Amino acid sequence: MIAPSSAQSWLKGGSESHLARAISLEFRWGRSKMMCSRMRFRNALGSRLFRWCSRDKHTSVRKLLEVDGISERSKLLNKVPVLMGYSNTQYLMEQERVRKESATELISVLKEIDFAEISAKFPCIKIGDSSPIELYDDSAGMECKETMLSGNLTNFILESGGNLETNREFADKCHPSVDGEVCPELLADATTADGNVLDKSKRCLPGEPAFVTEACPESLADATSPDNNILDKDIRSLPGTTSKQYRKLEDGGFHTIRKLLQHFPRTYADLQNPQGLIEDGQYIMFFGTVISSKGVRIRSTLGFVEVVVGCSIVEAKLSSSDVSCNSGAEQKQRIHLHLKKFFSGQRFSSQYFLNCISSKHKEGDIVYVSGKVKKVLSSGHYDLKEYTIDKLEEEEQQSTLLDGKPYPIYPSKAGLEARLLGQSISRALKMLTPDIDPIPPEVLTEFNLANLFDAYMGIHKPKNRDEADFARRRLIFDDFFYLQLGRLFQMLEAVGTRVEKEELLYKCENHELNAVGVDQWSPLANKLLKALPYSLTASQLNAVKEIIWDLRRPVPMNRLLQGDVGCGKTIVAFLACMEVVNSGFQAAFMVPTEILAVQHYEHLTSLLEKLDGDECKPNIALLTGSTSTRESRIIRNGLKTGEISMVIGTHTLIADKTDFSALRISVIDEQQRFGVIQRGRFNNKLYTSSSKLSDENTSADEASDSETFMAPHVLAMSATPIPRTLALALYGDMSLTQITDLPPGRQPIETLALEGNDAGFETVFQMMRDELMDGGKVYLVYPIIEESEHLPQLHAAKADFDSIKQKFEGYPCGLLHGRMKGAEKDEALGSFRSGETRILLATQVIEIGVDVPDASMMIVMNAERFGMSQLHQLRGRVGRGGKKSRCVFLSSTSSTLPRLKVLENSSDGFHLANADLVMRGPGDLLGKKQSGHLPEFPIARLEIDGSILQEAHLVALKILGTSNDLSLFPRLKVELSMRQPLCLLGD
Ligand SMILES: Nc1ncnc2c1ncn2[C@@H]1O[C@H](COP(=O)(O)OP(=O)(O)OP(=O)(O)O)[C@@H](O)[C@H]1O
Repeated sequence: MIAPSSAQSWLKGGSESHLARAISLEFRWGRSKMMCSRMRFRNALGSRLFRWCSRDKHTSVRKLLEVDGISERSKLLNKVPVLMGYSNTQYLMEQERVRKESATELISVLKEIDFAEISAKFPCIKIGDSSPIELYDDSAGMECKETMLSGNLTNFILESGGNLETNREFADKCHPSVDGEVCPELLADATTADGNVLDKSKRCLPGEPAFVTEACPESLADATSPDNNILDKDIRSLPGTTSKQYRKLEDGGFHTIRKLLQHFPRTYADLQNPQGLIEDGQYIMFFGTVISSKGVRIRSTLGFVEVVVGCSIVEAKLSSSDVSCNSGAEQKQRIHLHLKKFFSGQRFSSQYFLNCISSKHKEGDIVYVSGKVKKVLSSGHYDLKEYTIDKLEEEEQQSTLLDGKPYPIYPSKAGLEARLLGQSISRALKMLTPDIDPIPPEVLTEFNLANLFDAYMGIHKPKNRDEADFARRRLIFDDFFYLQLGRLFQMLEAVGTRVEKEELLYKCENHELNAVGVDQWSPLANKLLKALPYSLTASQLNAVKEIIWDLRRPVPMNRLLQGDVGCGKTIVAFLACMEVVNSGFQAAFMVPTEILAVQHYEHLTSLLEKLDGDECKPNIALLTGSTSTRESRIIRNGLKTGEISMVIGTHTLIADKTDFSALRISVIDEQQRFGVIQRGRFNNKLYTSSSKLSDENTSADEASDSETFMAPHVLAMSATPIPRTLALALYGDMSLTQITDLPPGRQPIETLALEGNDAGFETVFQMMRDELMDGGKVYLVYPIIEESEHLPQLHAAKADFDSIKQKFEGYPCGLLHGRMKGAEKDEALGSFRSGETRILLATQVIEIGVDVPDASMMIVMNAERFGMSQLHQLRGRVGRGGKKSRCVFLSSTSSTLPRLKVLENSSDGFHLANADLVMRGPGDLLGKKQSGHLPEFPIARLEIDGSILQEAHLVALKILGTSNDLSLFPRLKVELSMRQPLCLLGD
């Protein structure tokens, strides 16, 4: 125990360390048991502090002393250490304690550590006296590593001054939790390149020790090299950051360097200041130089700080005659921005406070300002009251401005200032080394991907937009790739039976062979193929081959078949069903509307009628809400007994009372129309191999003999590339097959967007007349069935029926809408299909799946009421045959025409879905929401990311094909273990 008298001598010494000791002592004593000697010590300390704090740089403490004397003891005691560079008094005390502890004390501290516990956390190292944890077969070479490791750890502790807190930090780094959790399974079975199990004593943990690399075999050293682990270093390893800033970053969720670097810019500012006139109220972003910054006290409770920023803007292009006096064709104008921030209240309007605030901006600082401008009287001067101002501190940031590079703008997070984020990211980038990439360089070259180092540099400090885009591509690739890799890896780990495991491994290893040739298809599928009046397109054929390959695996398929409207997905699904039916199993084909169910049923039965030989024709049934009770009962019974091999229907197929004897495949057409739960309900209809309908023709299911229960294969189909579908294909356990070509002979649909005024209608009716005279059939699509008082501008199908009939006398008209009975709908569509009616007035019931190949014209009334993807789907109802088709979108206002005009120029579903996204905002990929705000920096864009996803899937398969357990790619294995666990999406 130190006596107050001896403590007094520290104050006489006057050095900072003595003062620190005195403060920590005073803090520890507190107010309790106040003795005279302690009182004297306190007074002496107080006056010492007063003098010390009176120096200019400690004005705030001086102020505290002036105002409150030293009675505000705890405040003062906390303030002083902060000024001395410590976070608080406690921390200062800790430092002080550490300093004074001798080597003997340190050893005793070390003895107190539970080495066994730490060793257990780090099985590859041995610390202190604890016995090594023997997890590995080969102990050769362990000794030297143990010595070295324990030596290094001791050194670390000694260097850190024996600070236990630091040791804990070290332990946390080596055994990170939450973000950087090391997946034990991943590390547990690393094997060397030649297939031997690694000496686990050589196993290195990600996160820290550089020394491990010296002792590890090359491959593993590679995997855990410090460079590779920079990303997962604690945020506190970021240089040049104060403890307050560390805390702020941690509070914002930036616990590691990786987290920080993955905070991507939301957009890039154009370094060119705006051209031309600046409008009053315009939102601007400017670079400029601070001209002045001052605090003005208006009255005792009100003051403001004004920063004046001078900016150069390009005013206008000069005429050629003026160019002579100016070397460039542009004229620069100087403007002044007056950034004003008002402060009210006595405390915040003191001159002292206002000066403190204004002193943040120095004359000559290069700054980036954004905000709404307000013109003031003198020309070239603008006021900004709501603004952000960022100083470009780093040299290279300033050079960014001069070089014309894009300037990254970061989204704010957890109230962190954009400036702190930008600075921290710049510092983090400086820590990176070019060899941080765990993906083998060959793969990067093959798939034209940026190196990870370049990607981080490119996204945060791009030289130009292309570089940012290239970097972005790599970073999106990583997200997709590790998800795919993780999913496949987990599947490999998780599959139960030997057969399943082998099957899955086979799939991973032979990804390029995932297809079954036509000659190996079942006889029934082959017969159907031959009966078709056309030949399949190349991508239709590939799709069937791929699906049939999946059907022969004992693991349930979960595949999304995606292709643009009218590309011919239905026949692909029919062939898949026939493959299963041929093996004695059942198929269910679920569609969202009755019209579609009837159409598919008629289509398939007509195709089957053409098959040679009656004996192999499967028994097909149609089950919808309109099916009579008696008939439904018979069909359900047939499904239960196995008499019926295939059923086409609506939601009724997933009703509890619909039981199958041996359901092997469920096809879900227009899958986005069904919820995840509805789709999942097919999974409850498990089949057993014993319930197989017949044991003949088992060619498609040889592998299934060993199975007992299995959920049916699921083939979902969609023509709409909405983000949700893409997300499910990506994150959900779905594989993706795309049909990329259209059947031959299709002609592009001529599209026209017109305003629905008198002239517009006149043009359209004339076009209709021409079309009908030419033998065509016309759809008229309406947003509503009957007229509405509330929406008088909307055309209604029923209301228009008579007038259209009159106008087009001699051309029979039909009506089709959702309120009609099932039979009426069938009749209306049947008449139109057969040509009995030539004009069909319909609502959007025809939007999906309706297939009348010789329908050649469509007119959509009040087209602005439909989404872009919906209009694309509607338009897909024409142009399905060889006849040249036309589509007219009529808009009730001219303001909505530009959106419709996009359809005039594109028939690409992906492009349109993306255009829709840009105009309406993307759906929430993770939830139910299908529309939302559009992020300014769209990190995922449909038309690009679809292909990145495919590539990522391919690379993941390739990697796992080469090394099923990733032992040949130890760095990838470690990286995978450091990433967040997979999260599945759902409704
Ligand atoms: N390879 C082909 N050659 C010629 N015609 C084809 C081919 N494949 C399909 N068809 C025909 O193209 C039309 C559209 O096919 P299908 O209804 O299967 O398209 P889809 O992809 O389901 O479209 P939607 O998304 O609009 O429902 C049908 O009339 C079908 O018979």
